[in-house]
Amino acid sequence: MSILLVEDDASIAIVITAALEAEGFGVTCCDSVAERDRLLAGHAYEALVTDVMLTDGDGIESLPAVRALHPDMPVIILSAQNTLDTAVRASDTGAFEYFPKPFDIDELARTVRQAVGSSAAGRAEGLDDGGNDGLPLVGRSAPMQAVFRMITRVLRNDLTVLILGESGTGKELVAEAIHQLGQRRTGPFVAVNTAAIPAELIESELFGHEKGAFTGAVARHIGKFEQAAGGTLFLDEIGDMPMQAQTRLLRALQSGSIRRVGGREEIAIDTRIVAATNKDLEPLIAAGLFREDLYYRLNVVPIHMPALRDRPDDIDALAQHFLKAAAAEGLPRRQLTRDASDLLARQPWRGNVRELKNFIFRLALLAREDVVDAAALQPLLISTQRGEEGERDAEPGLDAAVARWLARAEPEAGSVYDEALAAFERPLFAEVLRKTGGNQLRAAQILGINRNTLRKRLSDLALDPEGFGRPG
Ligand SMILES: Nc1ncnc2c1ncn2[C@@H]1O[C@H](COP(=O)(O)OP(=O)(O)OP(=O)(O)O)[C@@H](O)[C@H]1O
Repeated sequence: MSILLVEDDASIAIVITAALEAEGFGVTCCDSVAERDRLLAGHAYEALVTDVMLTDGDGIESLPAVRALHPDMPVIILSAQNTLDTAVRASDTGAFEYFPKPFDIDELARTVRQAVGSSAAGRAEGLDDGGNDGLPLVGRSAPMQAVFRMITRVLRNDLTVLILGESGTGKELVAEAIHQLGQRRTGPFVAVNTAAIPAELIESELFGHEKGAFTGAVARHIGKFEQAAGGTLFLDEIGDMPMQAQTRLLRALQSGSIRRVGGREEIAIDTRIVAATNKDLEPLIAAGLFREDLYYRLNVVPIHMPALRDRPDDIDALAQHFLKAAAAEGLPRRQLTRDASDLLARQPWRGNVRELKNFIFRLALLAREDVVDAAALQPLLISTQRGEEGERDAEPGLDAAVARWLARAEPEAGSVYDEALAAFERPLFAEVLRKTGGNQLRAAQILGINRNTLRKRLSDLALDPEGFGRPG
């Protein structure tokens, strides 16, 4: 069984050859596109393992010619240009697997064995034009490479994707990338924040209604499912969806069709579903706040977004990206010195990429010099951190917390009010429930609000009154 390895870095070639030989393969090695084509013209190999940047050309660009000659030969791509664009170009060639460098050599050997063992049928897909420059999903760290690989796996199918991760980690951006790069890219991308829609309106928002379906339904309304026909429906904050709406959504997904409120016609769903949540769904399921059956329906392909603090290697690239974006929006063009970048990489970024982005825009606006060093960065960071303390610390810090929420807000699609309200209500309700041992009636009396209002807010905030023990 022979493998053709195309790699112009001699030391990497030696390591890969040894690993593949240990797996029982014979390995022929070359270091250029021209040599590869000469070898392939005269011999059929079991698999091709190739680097992308070669001395005489791009190993991916010239793959269509190789595929034409050997359509069933698995191709495994190794790349040091770890961008989403490279991952997508690799997957567009129908490559069996894509390995960002540095990679685990044992995993590569295992993958080659699997590729050789697999039938050609699963890979016999057409070639695509590739070329998806300009996608703004920045990240070269290993955790982001894992995200890119997952994205490439869902581009040629309509499987339901569930994106999990803290707020601000880029879940919506990933959903957009899946849409833009996938087979439904010519259709619409419709995003719905399911938590922001009141329970009584959700059915009409998602599924639409007919004229006269209820008081106020003065005209037919086409819901999000239908608006997204031919494209992708992004259901954001799915963990905050009210129970009743969860049931309706599940029914639609199970039957593959919807009915407008007040309508008779069953309308087939023709949209890919991508859902996202920043909540840990399993405890919500355990607490009876999220339907387990809906979870399984949505969680066909999970994509886990890493928190920014778990990929500090990406912080500098993101900061550079946002400095450019700020300049493109007319703010002064700033530069960060090495020590300033290092300082940024050491921050906790609890609000993840969103917080970093807003911080960089603020820096572009407020910095005194075009070249920003650590000393100039420090005061701006301190004001951000004060904001965080404020949020933890109640009154004296309340102003700072408000300033921080506003600083983090998206200019056009902000959710400051909801975020601030939740941040305030959560500790308040938790404390009152602790004091009343979980008794909602007493808690509502102390708070001076209606018991049903309290129950609804607790459910929205995924706070389980049972968890606060017995009345004391
Ligand atoms: N990898 C990335 N590269 C470039 N920009 C990013 C990246 N990740 C996130 N962003 C930017 O950060 C901001 C927040 O991202 P996004 O809205 O996708 O996060 P989210 O996880 O959906 O947040 P939430 O859970 O609060 O809805 C957006 O402006 C987005 O463009």
